[in-house]
Amino acid sequence: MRITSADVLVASPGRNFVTLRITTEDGVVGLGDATLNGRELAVAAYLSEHVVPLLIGRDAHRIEDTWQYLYRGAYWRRGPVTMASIAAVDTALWDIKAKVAGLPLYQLLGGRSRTGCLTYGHASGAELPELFDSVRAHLEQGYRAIRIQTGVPGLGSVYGVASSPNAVAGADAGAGGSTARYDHEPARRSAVPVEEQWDTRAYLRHIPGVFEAVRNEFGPELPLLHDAHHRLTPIQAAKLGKSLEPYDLFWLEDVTPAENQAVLRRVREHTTTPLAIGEVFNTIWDYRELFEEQLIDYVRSPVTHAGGITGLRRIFDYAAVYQIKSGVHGPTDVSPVGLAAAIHLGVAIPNFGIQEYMKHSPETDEVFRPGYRFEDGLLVPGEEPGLGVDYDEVLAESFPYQAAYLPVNRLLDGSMHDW
Ligand SMILES: O=C(O)[C@@H](O)[C@H](O)[C@H](O)CO
Ligand SMILES: [Mg+2]
Repeated sequence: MRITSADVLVASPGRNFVTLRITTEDGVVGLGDATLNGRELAVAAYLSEHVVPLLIGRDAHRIEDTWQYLYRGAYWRRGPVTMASIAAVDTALWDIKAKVAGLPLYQLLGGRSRTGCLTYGHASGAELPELFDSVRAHLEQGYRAIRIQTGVPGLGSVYGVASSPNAVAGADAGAGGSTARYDHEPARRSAVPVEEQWDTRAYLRHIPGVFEAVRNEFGPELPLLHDAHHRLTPIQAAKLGKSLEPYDLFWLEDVTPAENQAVLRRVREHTTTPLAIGEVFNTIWDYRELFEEQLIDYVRSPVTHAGGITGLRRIFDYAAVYQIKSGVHGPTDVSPVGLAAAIHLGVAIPNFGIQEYMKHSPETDEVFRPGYRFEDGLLVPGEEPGLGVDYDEVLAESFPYQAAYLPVNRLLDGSMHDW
């Protein structure tokens, strides 16, 4: 079954997305997500200039061979642009294979291991009352696990806090213009990135009290998560993990900028708070030390950035050897195509942990028409053949790409810091 066309679709229904649509000679259409937040056009160019011409005429059923052809064949391996491109091709080919089989994709991945994927939502507030309201709103929507992010005294806009009185001037309307209703959307439509401020000592002093207050208000059972967003040194990370132990976190995410995987040993020596890492990783190789030395508990890579279903399933199998579970990245910069792929994979794999879920805007869902449902805190795949996502290209064209960037971070003395 030959591939006859592949189209790179860039649109901004609420925020920017890059979607690959592959069509076969008998008219079967598959979709893949290639969105790389703030660097979207680099992936679009990689796909349209260097990958699409290689796809025409290939057998759409040869998923593994195409993966190897694009990975080994590029010579320049790994990296987010390459791996998001391969992910889009791989996901679209799985979508096609499942449609040809007449089955929802999870059936080709081994069938259901569970009803649906347990999700966590993003509660946030600059101050405690606002944070508590946000937690309550998430509980009312059915979420059974919640990420907690708050402002830090003395700092302005801080990572993870939805539009607030402290928001940086001009940055209070999110990429979709709907941040207040749709959680924290850090990408901003602007010609240059917004600048945020950071002070690690102020953060480390503040955050344990926030978790103490949340536990006092909401009790011991609710699974709570927190994202430190790559900002700490190993010893600061160890200190944070230790100070949060009384509050029994489900996980603490991205404590250090994990390019240097060995530093996680230091964190692990000091704390039993579970660790999640990997949203900026792209291959199985990036996890080798972390898995073999059992330095983390959850894998954060999404289908979109880790070489597709083929790449991520292999990472999960490797993780399972060490009792490490999935914790797939799912903010709104993963499109409904990428999220659907994660849900199909998540209901099938044995070592599922949790799925991040930040609801897409209505404009996004109108363009992508996803078949999955959010029910009782779970994401449940649809039963239609394939991924169950149906891209409305005509509607998408009414939402042209708009430059948008993730923020950058500076310490109070003006030096650049990890965001
Ligand atoms: O855990 C998360 O969802 C965040 O770290 C986001 O991926 C990041 O803000 C980029 O959108
Ligand atoms: Mg994160």
